[in-house]
Amino acid sequence: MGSEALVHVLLVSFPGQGHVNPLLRLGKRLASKGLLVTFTTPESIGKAMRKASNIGEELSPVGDGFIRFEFFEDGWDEDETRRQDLDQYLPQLEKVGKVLIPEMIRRNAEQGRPISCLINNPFIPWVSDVADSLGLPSAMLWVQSCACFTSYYYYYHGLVPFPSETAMEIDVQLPCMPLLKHDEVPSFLYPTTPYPFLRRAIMGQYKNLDKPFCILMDTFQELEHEIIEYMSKISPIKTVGPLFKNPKAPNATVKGDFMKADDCVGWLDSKPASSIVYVSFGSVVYLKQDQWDEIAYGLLNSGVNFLWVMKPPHKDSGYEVLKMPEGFLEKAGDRGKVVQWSPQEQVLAHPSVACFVTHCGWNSTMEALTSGMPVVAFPQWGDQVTDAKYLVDVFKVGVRMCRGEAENKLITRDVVEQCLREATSGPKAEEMKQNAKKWSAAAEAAVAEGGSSDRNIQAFVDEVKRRSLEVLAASGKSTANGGADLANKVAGNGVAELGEPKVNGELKVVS
Ligand SMILES: O=c1ccn([C@@H]2O[C@H](COP(=O)(O)OP(=O)(O)O)[C@@H](O)[C@H]2O)c(=O)[nH]1
Ligand SMILES: O=C(/C=C/c1ccccc1)O[C@@H]1O[C@H](CO)[C@@H](O)[C@H](O)[C@H]1O
Repeated sequence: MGSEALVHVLLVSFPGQGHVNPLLRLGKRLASKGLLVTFTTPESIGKAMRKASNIGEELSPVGDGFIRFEFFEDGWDEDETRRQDLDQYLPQLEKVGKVLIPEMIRRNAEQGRPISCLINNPFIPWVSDVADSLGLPSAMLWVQSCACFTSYYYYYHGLVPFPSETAMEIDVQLPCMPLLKHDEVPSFLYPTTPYPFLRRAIMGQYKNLDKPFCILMDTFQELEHEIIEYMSKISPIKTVGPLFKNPKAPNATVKGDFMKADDCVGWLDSKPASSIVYVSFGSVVYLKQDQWDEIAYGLLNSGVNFLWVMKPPHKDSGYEVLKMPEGFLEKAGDRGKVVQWSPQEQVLAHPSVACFVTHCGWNSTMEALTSGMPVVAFPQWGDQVTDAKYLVDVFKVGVRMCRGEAENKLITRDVVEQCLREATSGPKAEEMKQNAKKWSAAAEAAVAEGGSSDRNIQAFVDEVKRRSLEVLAASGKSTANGGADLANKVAGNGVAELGEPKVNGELKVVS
């Protein structure tokens, strides 16, 4: 039995796997440094997380602190199909979240766990408005590279010309960055993007950029040294990555997968060292059937072993279910394994895996670099096209297989085969492996005790603790009833009425 008063932070996540993973990893890092962390996202995803990742009601101890989950309803029926349309879903989340997050904050205060800070990821910039309205400090976790952060920053402030309807193919030069060709700029900024609602969401975050007192970034100083130094003079950036690597709390302890991973480690174990190509396009990208077929034949013709993630589309996505070409699985035999979802962390760390064919989402990019894994870059949209540029030309750990969805070009089986051969054997493969190993060592050092990211996390935790005292002092209350005071403030916002405080600021933990 133990009893402690811990500073409490609330993490609010956009309901996407590529957003939940880094925010939850941040949560574990903060908990390991002695904070109480509550993680929230809509219940529709909470349901999937509970089922796939054994998330329960209880507090999970992580290092010196704890993490817990509390989900919120998004106001739509369970089977509502509009969740798949972000143009409609993002405004719905904002409308509901602006009411339910303050209620959650009030409830926690009433229960003796006053919240001292809110942290969100991009796409839900209204979280900093909620924090502001309650007089609470907030921070934002940027879940992409600093290079992408800079691109959006320069676009938002109109500091340099970007591709536009009248000049579609202009290249973009930003300070401390390589020249980005027109199709290497984050593609949500193209005038022709099919995802204008995501550009709007990200621009909403930039409009609110003066609200968070800190912008945490899932990257590390040694990886994007110059641009981080440059942008740190403009924005309150703190690099805390790779969040994927947590020396104090291995990822297996608390996970946020939406789907249970298929068992494939035994199969990986059965194969020779560096003989397998791992293929995954993340949680959102969905390829067309003809492209899928070309990749399948490229894998077959290259003679490599392969583990391929074939995630089924969401039933309301409108995507047709992809099929493997006729006879493909028989021809591949035990050379290949197809799964619906993989334990990617374990796969990338496995000695049998030689390279990763990836869509270059930022999480996959950081996970590959941190695991010392060379890549074949198959970007589609958003930050992926910029990440591919960096993986190939700057970090020098990758072979480029395509330039992105906007190119609208079928990548043939011959190109696939050629890229796989280049990435798995010969001098280029060896050079990429050596470079990847260097990044992996640098990543380990950044998160190790006293490393650049570890120091930044510690400084952030210290600042949250300092500000939590300020929040309580500003309310004129002692820590003992500060929670109830915050609850009254939420009620004062017109969200809910509150009776007499029943609790003190002490958190009781059963261990
Ligand atoms: O089979 C899979 C595919 C992906 N992931 C994880 O899902 C996240 C995907 O994020 P990313 O930014 O790479 O791409 P997104 O899915 O957001 O496009 C990463 O943390 C991966 O490790 C996984 O665990 N198993
Ligand atoms: O999660 C998303 C985007 C989801 C989406 C896009 C279009 C229509 C519906 C849903 O983006 C991923 O986020 C990662 C972190 O920002 C990023 O690195 C990946 O490239 C994105 O795929």
